Amino acid sequence: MRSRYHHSSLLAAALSHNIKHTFIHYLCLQSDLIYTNSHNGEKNSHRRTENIPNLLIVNWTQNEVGSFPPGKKITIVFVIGGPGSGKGTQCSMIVKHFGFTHLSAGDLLREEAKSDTEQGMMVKNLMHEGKLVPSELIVKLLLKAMLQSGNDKFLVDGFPRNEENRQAYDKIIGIEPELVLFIDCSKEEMERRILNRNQGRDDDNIDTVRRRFEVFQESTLPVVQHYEKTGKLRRVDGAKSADAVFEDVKAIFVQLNTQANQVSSVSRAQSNPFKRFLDLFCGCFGTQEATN
Ligand SMILES: Nc1ncnc2c1ncn2[C@@H]1O[C@H](COP(=O)(O)OP(=O)(O)O)[C@@H](O)[C@H]1O
Ligand SMILES: O=c1ccn([C@@H]2O[C@H](COP(=O)(O)OP(=O)(O)O)[C@@H](O)[C@H]2O)c(=O)[nH]1
Repeated sequence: MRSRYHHSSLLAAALSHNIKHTFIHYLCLQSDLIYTNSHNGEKNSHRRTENIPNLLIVNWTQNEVGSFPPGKKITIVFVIGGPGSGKGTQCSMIVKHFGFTHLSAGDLLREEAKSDTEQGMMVKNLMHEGKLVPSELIVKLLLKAMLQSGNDKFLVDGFPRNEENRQAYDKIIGIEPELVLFIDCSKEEMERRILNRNQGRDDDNIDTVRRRFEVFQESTLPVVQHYEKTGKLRRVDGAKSADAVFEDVKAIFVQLNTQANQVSSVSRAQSNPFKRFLDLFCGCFGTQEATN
């Protein structure tokens, strides 16, 4: 068991390292396990005691994860909804019609939970309790999966789950989502679906489901409200049949495609020197529309 002193010195070491090329984040703990990953690769986890501050330091070098090539257009859509609202079901249908790569935050974490490491154990415990994992961990997993896919269009399913997730995403990935699809469904219907889902999920039991509903209510709904304010939110009624929900979802993605095509034809035209010259020339004579 490490002392408070150990964590203070780790914090000091991490801060001095930050000046060069390391992300350092302080995360509020959501379980009894404290997890530290120091910059020299040492990994430790500790049971929380009164001696250990309620802080978690996760320390990653940029090289460990990588980044998108500068200037590459990346399209990101977040898909949010309560547990069992139909996020995964709709994402599979979107993938078939619109060529996105589907990244399920929950699936990435379930993979992580299988690994026989302290990090895997931490993820497994948190998911079993229906709690959220540290933000930087899930953002890092998402970025890694995005880079590995080679695609430039991503559906991020089940993320962000709270304000801290959203801020960590902004800090680490920083690509504004094109839109945020919110699948709205009643608690009773979601509960019914989860308890009939039969995917052998460790967290699909009534106690964990109730805890997940609380997390959704307390932490995820404020994120929904945030995107409503920014005009990015697209709400669909998730209580209908899966096909009927997809009709509404499809309309949203058709509109997104149309907007993207318009933007790319404008930028193609702007990068054409002859067209620019013609626009300028016609503009001088008040015949701007002639070239459109
Ligand atoms: N619109 C729907 N109507 C009825 N059942 C649905 C609908 N959408 C999904 N389901 C079923 O409900 C369960 C939960 O759906 P899922 O897509 O896994 O939800 P989430 O990814 O939001 O947890 C699955 O068994 C799925 O087949
Ligand atoms: O960004 C995320 C996404 C998921 N989870 C964890 O993964 C579990 C399952 O999430 P998933 O999206 O697979 O299922 P849902 O609860 O939406 O059915 C959640 O309860 C959390 O413990 C998390 O911590 N952060």
